[in-house]
Amino acid sequence: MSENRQLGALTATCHWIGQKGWSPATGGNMSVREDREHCLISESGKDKGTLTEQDFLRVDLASGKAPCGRTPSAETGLHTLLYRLYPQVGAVLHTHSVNSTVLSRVERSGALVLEGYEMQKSLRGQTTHLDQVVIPIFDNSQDIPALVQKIAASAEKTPLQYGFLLRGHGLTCWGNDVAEARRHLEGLEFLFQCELQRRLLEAK
Ligand SMILES: CSC[C@@H](O)[C@@H](O)C(=O)COP(=O)(O)O
Ligand SMILES: [Zn+2]
Repeated sequence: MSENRQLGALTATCHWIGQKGWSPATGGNMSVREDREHCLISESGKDKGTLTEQDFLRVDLASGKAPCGRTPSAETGLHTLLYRLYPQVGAVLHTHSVNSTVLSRVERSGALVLEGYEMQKSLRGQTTHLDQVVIPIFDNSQDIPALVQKIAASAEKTPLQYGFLLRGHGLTCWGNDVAEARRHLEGLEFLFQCELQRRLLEAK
């Protein structure tokens, strides 16, 4: 495997995600950009909380294939789409927290709108709780190429920012490097928990 300065940070982030309980069983997948044409992504079917640097496979962004012959994440297509669409994206984290799984089902529309929270400022470029942060929700599918097409079509109309939810599945978020992707993940998870609790309490 070629050297990638971000890979150590990504592996540590995977362990942190595991400790948070956001990648139960073999759920979740994580990647880091290597260059304009390649990323390093977690091997399919592993426990993401105990990954080592050897568990990341070099994948071609155009084909989604790993030349080494091992099997990259089943959701590689979602990562490669983000790296292809946005040259500034340096790391992508996909997690299966309880809050993202439940909230993406409770919210029946095509987006979760976050508003009124100071922690919105954990997201790049956000400066006030008064703005709206819109996180798109796409219906889950086992057909990843079809899902990729759907997300790409939506991104053409409205560029993606920070992350998106897959309904009943989880969150995919990103940043310009591993540290920013991790901050976005932590910020969004905090906001999801607040939003779920607010909805529960206000429903009474
Ligand atoms: C618990 S299986 C979940 C998978 O289907 C998938 O959603 C997932 O996040 C992990 O798939 P993987 O192929 O290991 O990257
Ligand atoms: Zn998943």
